[in-house]
Amino acid sequence: MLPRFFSCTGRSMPLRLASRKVSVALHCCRKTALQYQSYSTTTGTAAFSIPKTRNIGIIAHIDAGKTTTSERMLFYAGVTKRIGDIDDGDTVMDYLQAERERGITINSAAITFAWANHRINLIDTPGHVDFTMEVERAVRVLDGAVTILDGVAGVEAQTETVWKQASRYNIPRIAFVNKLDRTGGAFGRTVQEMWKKLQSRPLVVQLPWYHDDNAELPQNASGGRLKAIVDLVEMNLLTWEDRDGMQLTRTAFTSADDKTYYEEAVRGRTALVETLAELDEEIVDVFFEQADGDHMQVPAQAIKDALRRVTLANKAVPVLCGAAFKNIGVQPLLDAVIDYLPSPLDRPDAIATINNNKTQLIPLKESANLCALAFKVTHDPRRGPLVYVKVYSGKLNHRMTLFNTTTKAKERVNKLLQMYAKDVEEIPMVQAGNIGVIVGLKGTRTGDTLVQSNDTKAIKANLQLDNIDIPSPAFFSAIEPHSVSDEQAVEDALVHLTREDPSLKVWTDEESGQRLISGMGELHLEIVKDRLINDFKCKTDMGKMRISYRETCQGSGIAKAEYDKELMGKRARAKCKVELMALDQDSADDDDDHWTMDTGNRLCIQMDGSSFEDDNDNDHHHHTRSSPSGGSTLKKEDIYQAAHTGLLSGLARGAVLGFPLTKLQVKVTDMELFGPDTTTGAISACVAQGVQDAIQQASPCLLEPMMQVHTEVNEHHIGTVVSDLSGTRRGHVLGMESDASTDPSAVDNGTTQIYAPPDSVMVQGDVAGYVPKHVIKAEVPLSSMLGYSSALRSLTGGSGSFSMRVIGYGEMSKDRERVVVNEMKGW
Ligand SMILES: Nc1nc2c(ncn2[C@@H]2O[C@H](COP(=O)(O)OP(=O)(O)OP(=O)(O)O)[C@@H](O)[C@H]2O)c(=O)[nH]1
Repeated sequence: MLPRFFSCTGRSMPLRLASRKVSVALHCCRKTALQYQSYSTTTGTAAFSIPKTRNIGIIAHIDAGKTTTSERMLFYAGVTKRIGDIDDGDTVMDYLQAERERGITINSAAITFAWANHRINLIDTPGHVDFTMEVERAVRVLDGAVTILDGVAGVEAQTETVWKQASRYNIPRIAFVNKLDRTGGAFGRTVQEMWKKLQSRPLVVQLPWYHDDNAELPQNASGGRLKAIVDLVEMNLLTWEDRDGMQLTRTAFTSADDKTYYEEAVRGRTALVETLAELDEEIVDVFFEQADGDHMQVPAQAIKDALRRVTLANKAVPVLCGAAFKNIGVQPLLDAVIDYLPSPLDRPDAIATINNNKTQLIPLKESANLCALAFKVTHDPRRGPLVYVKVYSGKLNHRMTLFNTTTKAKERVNKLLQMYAKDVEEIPMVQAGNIGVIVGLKGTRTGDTLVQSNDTKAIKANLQLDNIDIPSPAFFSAIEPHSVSDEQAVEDALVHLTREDPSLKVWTDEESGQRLISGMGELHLEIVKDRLINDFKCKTDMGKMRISYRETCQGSGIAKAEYDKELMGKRARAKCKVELMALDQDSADDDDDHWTMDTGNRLCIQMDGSSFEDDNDNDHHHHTRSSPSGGSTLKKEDIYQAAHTGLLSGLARGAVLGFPLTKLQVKVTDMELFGPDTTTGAISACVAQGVQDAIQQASPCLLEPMMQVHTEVNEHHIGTVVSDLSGTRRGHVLGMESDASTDPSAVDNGTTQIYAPPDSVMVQGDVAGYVPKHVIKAEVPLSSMLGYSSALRSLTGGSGSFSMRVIGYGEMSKDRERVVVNEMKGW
């Protein structure tokens, strides 16, 4: 195979070296132990300065090996005394009972440890689609991320989702191709997929070294055995001889070790220097001035510096490899976290909103006022709620009084903690850029902003760090305490759970009086049930998991509503007219009325023939009396607000099954008020009644949540999976994307070439069993996606994977609607 050198057509090529003779003089045949590494530390990480801090997360597809890798990290860092095993259910990171039972990560656990004289705050994140919000919450406080890829499965559907999340927050990343000990493990192919599917620029900094002279080592696809790792930066061979992988030995890698591999390593280093030179000016100077134009002579430190610069600038992603389960590759991964991922000082300032619409930057300064984000709340049976915070500016002291600008409440810090999985250390202070845990906050929830209680400027301006948009929950279920005496305990537990996880919503159904809880997916609610019973020891059941439908109207309706009631001896009166129609392109009239979008509906409140907004600019400041006919003692903005509340409450319960209404255009007109008899309550009730009456006339119907589904399958399974999606599951298949090629040398998009080592060289023979993958893209009703994971497993013999997200609500046939109504009403 010819060496593949790198050109970049379309821009000047910084290094024209394809024809140069590659010098191998730097690393000659001498084989010496260059470095023997084993860092050990326990506590005391608070002493590290901010430039020596790394707030990192591990993001990946479910089962890629996040937990296995983090467990090894903790072991090598000296935090744990033995390696936890997911398969035995005794890991440190997955500490909730539900997590241990299922062998998956549910809550991201933040944990601090020291490595190479640095503090690493590691946040483990879940890979299951139901916990996308959990990943999102973790990702926004990260400064950098390690993406773990399964070297057998490659880049999977959910990897793309979490990758996009990290891209949205511009998080610099390094990648670790794991499970290379397994049959079918293919490093080169995975690197290609990173480029093709994730649109990233992978920079290979290590190669897996397969060798078959040691029967003790695990066997891979074609009989090769993962023996060691070749470090292309240092041109070293990394080996782990002992059972638990504690002892890493680095020796100079030479052609005497293995000629073919050595040649590939030279190609890899050449490609690395070439690509860096394309992305970074400084390395070009080093190349010519210090290395005499020889790729192999470029000092390792210069390559590391350039790798750090391009990673921080999000121009490329260093790619490492190994097999965490076999204790191969984890220490170099930790070194790469320190070398290539940013400290908080390398990150752009955090963004906050002030006065509800202006943007303000929060520079990372210890001398500034405190500004912190509560990114996670957990319930500790002994200590009470633990609030994980990232401090963006200032210093958080123990015993400080805080102000929560989201809940508008004062909060007092009792203690500050640094978490080491289950162990904790009490600390006096958390400085800007660092992560800590507050004990003692009464009402702070995940996503809230905290400032000092004496920072009147921030409090007045309502300073809020950007929060996360929570998509509407897709599933709900009834909570059924065993007896009346169990109700309070269940309520208390629900308060804790919703504080921890804002994507859970609890409410009471007006008609049945039942307590209901909604969440993002089936597993999400199953975990809630588990936690109610096991963690909170509640005596409760949960009803059948149901889908959160929506309602809308197909026609239009006009209703005149009059509210006239006596409440506690006082008359309450109001009149109005409500016009309602389906919201489609035609109904979006362009008159002068002031329309606003709320809950997926277009709303307008017309007051005295002109829109409120038109008058409002003048009235807001002068508090003049209202203009709707009849007059009132109320301020105009209060009347508007009351009518708006009425609109929302009228649209909260549909006529078919009581689900919220969406995709409607609703206008309130002809408001009639009756002096002191008209209260805000009367206005709200009157408008809500008008909306409900209008809905009855407008052919109400159900809408169902629609999912965008990406299913990844091998060629042999395309037919079965497509017919399942479009037939049984009532989906609409939109198209299909295929792996462009399995040939590494073909990775070229016309302007950029990517180095991906040929897997044939890596494993000394063909990579057995690789079948190109195809992504089927479809839109499918959520109700048809229930149990899809196991169905797909049996359709594809376990090789298929999928990701899905809600894209909106779609109409359903009358027959289908009848089935759903009957099912919901228990007929
Ligand atoms: N052969 C092999 N198996 C591995 C390796 N890494 C992880 N595994 C296995 O893969 C499975 C999943 O590993 P986890 O570490 O739980 O994966 P995860 O990404 O944390 O999964 P979630 O927490 O559910 O998202 C377990 O059975 C591990 O033992 C590896 O390097 N080689």
